[in-house]
This record gives sequence, C-alpha cells and structure tokens, in this order.
Amino acid sequence: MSESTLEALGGGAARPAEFGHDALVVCDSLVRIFQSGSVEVQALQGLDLMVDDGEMIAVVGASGSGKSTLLGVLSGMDAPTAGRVRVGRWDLMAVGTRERVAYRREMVGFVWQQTSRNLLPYLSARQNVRVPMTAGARRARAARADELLDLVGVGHVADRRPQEMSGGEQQRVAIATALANEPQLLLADEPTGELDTATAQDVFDALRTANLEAGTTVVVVTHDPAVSAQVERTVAIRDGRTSSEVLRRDADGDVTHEEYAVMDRAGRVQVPREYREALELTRRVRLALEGDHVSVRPDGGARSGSRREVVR
Ligand SMILES: Nc1ncnc2c1ncn2[C@@H]1O[C@H](COP(=O)(O)OP(=O)(O)OP(=O)(O)O)[C@@H](O)[C@H]1O
Repeated sequence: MSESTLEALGGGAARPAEFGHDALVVCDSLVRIFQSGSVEVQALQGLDLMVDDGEMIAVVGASGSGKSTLLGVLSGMDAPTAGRVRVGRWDLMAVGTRERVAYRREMVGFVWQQTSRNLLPYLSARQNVRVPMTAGARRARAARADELLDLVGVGHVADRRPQEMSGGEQQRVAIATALANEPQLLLADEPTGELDTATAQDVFDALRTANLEAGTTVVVVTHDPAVSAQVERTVAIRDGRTSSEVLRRDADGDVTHEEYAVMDRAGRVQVPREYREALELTRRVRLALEGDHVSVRPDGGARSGSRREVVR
C-alpha cells in the first residue's frame, strides 16, 4: 500500500466512534451456537448489523442461513452465545429475566409466518389487539385497538374471530396486535409466506404503514425477492453473516438498486465467488490503495495484469 496515498487521504487521523452508537439496533460480531446432541450448529457466525431508528429493512438469505435465529435474538426470546447486541437502551447480552420480559413487552412487536400462531382463536380481532396492552383504561384500550385495526386497513373485521377472516386479514390483525404497546421495533418472520401475491402485498403495505405512520422501525425476514424492490435496504445473510446489502435509490423518479459488499469491523470483505473464479483469486491477493478505491489482484502469475475493484 502506498504511504503517500494514505497521507494524501489523511488516513488514520480521526478516531472512529463506537460501532453503531447512533443506530437503534446494533449487532456486533454476533454468534449463536446450538448444541443438539454431540453436534454443534453455528447459526450466527459473527454477524454485524445496524438498523437506524425509523428504517424499514428486509433480511433475505437461503434456508438455514440464520435469519430466524437473528430475529429470535432481536425479539429477546433467544440469547446469543457471544458478541454484542443492543436495541435502543437494552443491552440484550446483559439483561436479566425480568428485564427481558419488560423488553419484549415494551420495545418489540413480533409477527410470525403462521397466521395461527399470531392470534388467539377464541377472541375477536379487537380483543386480540387488546390482549398485550399494558397502559390506559378499558375504554381507551378499546378505542386504541380500533385505531390500530383501521391503521392497517382491517377495521371491518374488528368483531370477527380469526377463523372468520382471510389469511391476509389475520396477518394484518397480527400487525395491529404487535403494535399494541407502541413498540419501537417491529419484527416480522416471513409474514407473507402463507399468502398469495395480492394478499401478500396488502400485508406488506400494512408493515409499511406501521413504518411510515406509526414511525415503527421494521425488520422483515422474507424469501420474496419482490420485497427488495419495496424497501430502501435489503440485507443478505449467508452462513450466519451479513454478506451484502442492496440499496434502493429513488432519484428524479428513477428507481435503481445497487448491491454492496459488507465490510465487518475488522475490515473483512467477502469477494463474491464469481469474481474469485474469474480472476483465479485464491489464498493470497495483492491489495493496493489507489486514490479513491482499493484494488485486489491475483498473487502474481499470468493474470497479474487484471484488476478488480471491490471497495470505493
Ligand atoms: N433450536 C435449534 N437447535 C439446533 N439447531 C438450530 C436451532 N435453530 C436453528 N438451528 C440451526 O441453525 C441454522 C440457522 O437456522 P435458521 O432457522 O436461523 O435459518 P433461516 O435462515 O431462518 O432458515 P429458513 O429460511 O429455512 O427459516 C440451521 O442450520 C438450523 O438447522
């Protein structure tokens, strides 16, 4: 690496602020190991993630990549094995059982994929939304439940039980229920997984309404590639780590999607397999700082003239 380029860029002058100090959600080198019998499964392998207050992001990834494990940790239902996880003022590595219950009641709302898991079958929609409410007099709670049902577009099913609603209506009632205590963070694990495309869109719109009108930060895990087109940021998880992010930009009516590799705190970036194969990048590569980018070159050999830029 060229010393003069570093000097010209003023490298190393400023001390970086604490990782994610101004974010609502911070996962720092998060590890979750499951032990089943003699087999150890590393579901999260040093995952880094930051979500700003007011953001709505999608989390995508192949089956088994660790998406549900991440939501389990963020919901306070599961405890990580190592690393750091903070949501608002809550340090989820340090909270005791009682604080964890308070965190789940006050800070997060959760929507599951299985419609039947979200609602109590013997209660009406209005009663379901009221169940988790902790504040306010009886009448105020009923009024608030109706407001939330209206917000997500299902005011018309307030007196119906889940079996008298469509799958999409049940999921929207589930979102209203998850918002009952005005959580700052709403987590949804494949909330549209059991629905057809049109109904899925209604549910997605309800999540977006929660984000835009209630100001709730939303993290939604999905297999649906169309969702990426609807959120500003899609985070991809591979093998228990965040591997790439797609940012949606809307400039003068033109919507573009740009994919970025994610760099962890130690400066590690995963070079996509197709790049490694195209340039035969193997164990050792040459790095060089060149003005406004870093180049990665194969270690000598016939292809040393070729160059691939990975970080701008
Ligand atoms: N309670 C558990 N005990 C043992 N292994 C587990 C447990 N929960 C998850 N795993 C394993 O951890 C890995 C990540 O699972 P996880 O459910 O987080 O993936 P996922 O990305 O949500 O998958 P899917 O899209 O299929 O739901 C998998 O290998 C899974 O088998």
